[in-house]
Amino acid sequence: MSHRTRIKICGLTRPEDVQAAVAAGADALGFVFYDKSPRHVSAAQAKALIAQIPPFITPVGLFVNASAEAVADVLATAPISLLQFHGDESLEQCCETASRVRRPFLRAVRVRADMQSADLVEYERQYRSSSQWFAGLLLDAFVEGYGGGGKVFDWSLIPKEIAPRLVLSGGLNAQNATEAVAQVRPWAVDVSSGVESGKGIKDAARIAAFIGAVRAADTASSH
Ligand SMILES: O=C(O)c1ccccc1NCC(=O)[C@H](O)[C@H](O)COP(=O)(O)O
Repeated sequence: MSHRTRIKICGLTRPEDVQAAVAAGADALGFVFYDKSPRHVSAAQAKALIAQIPPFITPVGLFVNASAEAVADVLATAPISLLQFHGDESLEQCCETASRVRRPFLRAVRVRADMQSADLVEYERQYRSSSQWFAGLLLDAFVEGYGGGGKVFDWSLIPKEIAPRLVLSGGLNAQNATEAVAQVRPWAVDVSSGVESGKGIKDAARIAAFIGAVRAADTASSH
């Protein structure tokens, strides 16, 4: 049975970019509620952008070290379906916030050079056993500014046993996506910089090319 790698396009700030991502076949769209990011949107801006999203495409809210109250405030305005914690949040903070707002969450892991495969297996086990709201790990490169850095990390670190449940992120683009999917076989991939013409400005052709590259890997693996 062939696997369709899910695709998240992150850091959307403009209506035309939401439309381009939806038209190209994205499965999830990420909205950054971290005010130091050049891709930051307010809850009201996200609400207007999300209003354009048809059913069965997941709006993801991205937070960095936000309090549970701040997350609840955003969700009181913007209809976010899935949380993504991308800062230094503890396991307890992630679980408490997700439980309070009653939303599933992705735990972003910024992969450091000294990290071992076994660390990722244990990390996933801890989160999965701690909360019914845990939806999975998103593996990203360790960059200044927490994320959106356009940097890849060493994919060979990713344990095969958890790859089918992971979101692979960090420096992906149309040129490396086919290789990334073929090597890692993740549940999903996530991209921000690699489909932009400028910070927060998505490029429709790059989005389509990225999704085409992921689909090429899916097709190759089904033969
Ligand atoms: O996108 C940002 O600006 C950002 C800022 C702070 C924390 C996380 C951020 N993005 C999170 C994402 O999920 C990005 O898609 C992920 O870091 C990959 O980014 P890129 O390497 O640019 O594809």
